[in-house]
Amino acid sequence: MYLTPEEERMMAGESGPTLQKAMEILVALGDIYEADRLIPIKSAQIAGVSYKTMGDAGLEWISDLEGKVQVPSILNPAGMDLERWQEMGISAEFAEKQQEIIEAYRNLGIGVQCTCTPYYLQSFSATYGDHLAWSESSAVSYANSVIGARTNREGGPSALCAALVGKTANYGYHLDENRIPELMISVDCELDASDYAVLGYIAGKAAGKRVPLFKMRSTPHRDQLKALGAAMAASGAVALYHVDGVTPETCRKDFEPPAEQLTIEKSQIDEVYETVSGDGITECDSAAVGCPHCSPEELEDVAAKLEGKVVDNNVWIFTSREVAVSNPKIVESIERSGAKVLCDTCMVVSPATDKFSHMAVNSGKAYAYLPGMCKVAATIANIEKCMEKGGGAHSD
Ligand SMILES: C[C@@](O)(CCOP(=O)(O)O)CC(=O)O
Ligand code: SF4
Repeated sequence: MYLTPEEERMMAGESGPTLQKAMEILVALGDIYEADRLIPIKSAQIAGVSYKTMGDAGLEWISDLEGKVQVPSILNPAGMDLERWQEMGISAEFAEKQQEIIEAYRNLGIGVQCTCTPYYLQSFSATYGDHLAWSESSAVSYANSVIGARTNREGGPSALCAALVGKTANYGYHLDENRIPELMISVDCELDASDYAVLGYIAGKAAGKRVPLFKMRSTPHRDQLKALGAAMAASGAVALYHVDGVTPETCRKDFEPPAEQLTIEKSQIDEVYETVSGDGITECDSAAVGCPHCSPEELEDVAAKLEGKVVDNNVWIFTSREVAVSNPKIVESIERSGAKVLCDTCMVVSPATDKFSHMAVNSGKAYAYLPGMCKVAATIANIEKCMEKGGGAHSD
């Protein structure tokens, strides 16, 4: 891979050991994937934040780094709401370690917004054609597919290295030839709400790591595209998809229809709604919404569904701190029911979820991950049913 003289000097350690290590990692990845050079990035989104997934080894690694990130960079969800962790039942020992991780990242100049939906933040925009180094798989899918920006699914460490250098290796989804659809998926019914999450769960399994092109009867809006992409990245490894006439690259380019085609039918979607993932012998004892983190519109929808209701079980609604702080009335309205709006974390990366046995979710991604990552069974349903089945919501 070609390196500029300045990059060569960094590699040789002239800018200190952290940048030397960061360059070594970027160049090693570039060599594996046959990148021609490094390219500048607009921003980084860095996974590897929850102490639950990082452990002491991860904490030690980031604590040893020095210097400052070169581009706007933010974090993925942590293992707890950084302010209301006690209400989640998080131990003081975990909270202390989690704060140490956050401080280590802060010292590197990384913004302490812990969210997988950085594209909802006012100060963190990404636009069509931007090169990025994002790591959370649903954020990667959204950036590539819905925004039309370009990022590989970076690992936490490689996103951090890219942030420190301000560049990433030019391979994978940064290149036009890897953005061409490889599989056509026709959807044989009208879809609404959580149907897109279920569709993603089914389509991800079929697509694996290929780039699907959807033909749909209904027109998904941005939050439905988010749910679709998140699920496909979890049940499969889809980092980029297109929806004919909806996502930006299909409107700007003339893609050849892929030779391989499949159809997804209503009956397949209904089957997922009826199937518990994991060992779901018990009734639902909790509900969670916000995987990926809720947009303001999704919070409003939850508030409308809980209007005049109270919940008997734990109901957790996850969003970024910025979205929660900018929408205090909606948050207040949700919390009047007894549900909690939690920030900086989620049901998958927080150890607080482990105390439940069966969670109702509206997310195909949470449905796929809860049994494996939290040993919690999951039922997937629309928000209203999640509130009733999982949250025990009833009239006030
Ligand atoms: C659960 C997930 O959404 C985020 C967890 O990653 P981490 O704890 O930030 O390394 C994984 C992913 O799909 O990127
Ligand atoms: S809310 Fe979902 S998409 Fe976001 S970090 Fe957690 S598991 Fe990933």
